Amino acid sequence: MGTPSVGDLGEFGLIAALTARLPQGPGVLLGPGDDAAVVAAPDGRVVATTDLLVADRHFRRDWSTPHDVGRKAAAANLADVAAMGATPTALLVGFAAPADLPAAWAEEFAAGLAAECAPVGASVVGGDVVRAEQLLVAITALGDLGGVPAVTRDGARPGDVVAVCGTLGASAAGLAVLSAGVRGHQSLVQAHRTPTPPYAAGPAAARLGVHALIDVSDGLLADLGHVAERSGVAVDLDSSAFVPSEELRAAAAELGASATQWMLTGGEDHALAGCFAPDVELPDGWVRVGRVHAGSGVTVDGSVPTGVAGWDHFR
Ligand SMILES: Nc1ncnc2c1ncn2[C@@H]1O[C@H](COP(=O)(O)OP(=O)(O)O)[C@@H](O)[C@H]1O
Ligand SMILES: Cc1ncc(C[n+]2csc(CCOP(=O)(O)OP(=O)(O)O)c2C)c(N)n1
Ligand SMILES: [Mg+2]
Ligand SMILES: [Mg+2]
Ligand SMILES: [Mg+2]
Repeated sequence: MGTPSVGDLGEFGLIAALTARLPQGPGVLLGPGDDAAVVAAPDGRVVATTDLLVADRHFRRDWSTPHDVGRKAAAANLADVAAMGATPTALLVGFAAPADLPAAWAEEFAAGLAAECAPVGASVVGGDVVRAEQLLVAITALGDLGGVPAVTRDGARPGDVVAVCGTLGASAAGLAVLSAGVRGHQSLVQAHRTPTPPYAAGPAAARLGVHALIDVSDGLLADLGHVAERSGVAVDLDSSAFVPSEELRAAAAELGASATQWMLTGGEDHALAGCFAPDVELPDGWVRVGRVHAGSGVTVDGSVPTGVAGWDHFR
């Protein structure tokens, strides 16, 4: 017999293989193995969010290792918790796979989840495994607000400063590099495989009273569009704030693409975008990119951008 598949392990063997690799922190009162987990909710409120990742839509097995996919699946969910101003506490992991998937793939995926969760102190407290034609990961993340109000998308006010913390455009550039099949640009490719959201910046901004927060999953223009719509305001971005890195410019030049466009419309970096009162000193790591005005929609230097604002699964 060669290397075992998840079918060889069986459902409970697979669960055991996964849970052996998953983190259990001090906030977990009862972990995987019963009908549900019990997680402490120190301030009486629980933030909850879910995002799915589907093979060939969110990742490709020939482009990313299972460890990368585990990290990215965790990151996409942990970033939504941070975008509420909360600290992630626990993840629940739905895992659907064909029976001939190597068991090692599932185990390395679990190790990737653990690697992304450990630094933020989040535990994996349960999940589900089923057989399916296509690999699919469905994660639910829970978070603790630590006594601050949740930071919603609807709190932006005219006069606010719009700022971003984290990377913009690197994931889109890495995806373009992989799609074109060109060599090099490894830091961009790695940014696509394993985004690095600034998790701690969410709760830190919440403690400073940030008016609105969102993580950039679909593209900055698209995601700030949600903030503008929900807040009943207009957002105007300052093009001079979008200075591409040398590596972003090099990839754009090689591929005949626009580095600025990647920064404005590329998703999956999970940077945080926030709207701060004008008198607040921006915390370290935040870069001012624009202003909130009365009105509606998102503009750049006062003009409505052409083309798509970001990713849409059904467009
Ligand atoms: N199938 C669904 N049922 C209920 N709510 C949903 C569903 N899909 C998305 N939503 C909600 O719609 C909002 C926008 O979803 P989405 O764009 O996926 O958010 P995000 O980009 O932050 O992950 C979220 O509050 C999400 O919970
Ligand atoms: C193979 C492959 N093709 C395309 C993409 C690009 N892509 C897929 S989903 C997505 C947007 C973010 O995913 P979504 O499920 O919309 O997350 P959410 O906004 O709900 O957090 C992007 C840019 C990719 N990651 N992998
Ligand atoms: Mg989502
Ligand atoms: Mg989000
Ligand atoms: Mg999301």
